Amino acid sequence: MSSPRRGWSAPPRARARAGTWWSPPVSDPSSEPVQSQEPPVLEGALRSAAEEMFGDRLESAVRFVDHLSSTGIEWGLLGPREVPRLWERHVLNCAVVGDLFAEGALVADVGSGAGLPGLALALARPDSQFILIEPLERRVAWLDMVVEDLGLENVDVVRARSEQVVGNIAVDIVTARAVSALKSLLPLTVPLLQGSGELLAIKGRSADQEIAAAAKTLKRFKCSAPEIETVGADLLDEPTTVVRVRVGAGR
Ligand SMILES: C[S@@+](CC[C@H](N)C(=O)[O-])C[C@H]1O[C@@H](n2cnc3c(N)ncnc32)[C@H](O)[C@@H]1O
Repeated sequence: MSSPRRGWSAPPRARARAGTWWSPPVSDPSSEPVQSQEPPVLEGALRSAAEEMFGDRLESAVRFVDHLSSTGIEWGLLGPREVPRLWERHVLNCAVVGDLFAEGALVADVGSGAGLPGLALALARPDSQFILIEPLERRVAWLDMVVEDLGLENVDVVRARSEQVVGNIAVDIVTARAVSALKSLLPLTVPLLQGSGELLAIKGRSADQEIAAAAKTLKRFKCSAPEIETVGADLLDEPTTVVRVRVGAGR
């Protein structure tokens, strides 16, 4: 895996517009006060998995989960019902995808939302560089706040739809979770590879059907036959399913 490509420079970080650290941007009319929740307790097998995943960044990962269960809920980025399963179904489930790319990768996470998988990966893989691409103002403000609070040096947040940054960003890996079905995800992600690299799309049980439905689009974008990878089986009760699509030299 190459290090960040020659000539690439980090895009300017989208700036948080929130006036404070504890309230959503006041301009957002849809903001409703929702109670934050106690973060889930990290113990037993999950704690061991988190220690293995995050090493000496475990404290920062705990702080990320604290944010998800407090400001993440208050700002409406995720539902309160997700809180009890934040570690297993969200943070660890995303972090294990870091097993699929080599050291020093430049990674774009399209549609990061509450930093999933982008921030979980940035914590698990400090050797690599991450660009989180997210169009919605409130989500970008929250991501900027969390990146700053965690002191993450390997993350840039860009407020844009991925289509708007094609030509400005060239990465080795694109990740995405819950953005759209593979057929419509390919046009949003493959152009960011600029001819060479891999899309790692976190998928559920629909992976096979999505691949079948995307056959023509895969051809149009000159992609390899997708592979379905399972990661985290040694750490998690429910491992993560990833659809891996290669283009260019990696095909
Ligand atoms: C359902 S959320 C998933 C968020 C996060 N990836 C997760 O798994 O929790 C989908 C996200 O994709 C973003 N999104 C939708 N279309 C996009 C596009 N064309 N480019 C970048 N992000 C997009 C939305 O703003 C939203 O934050």
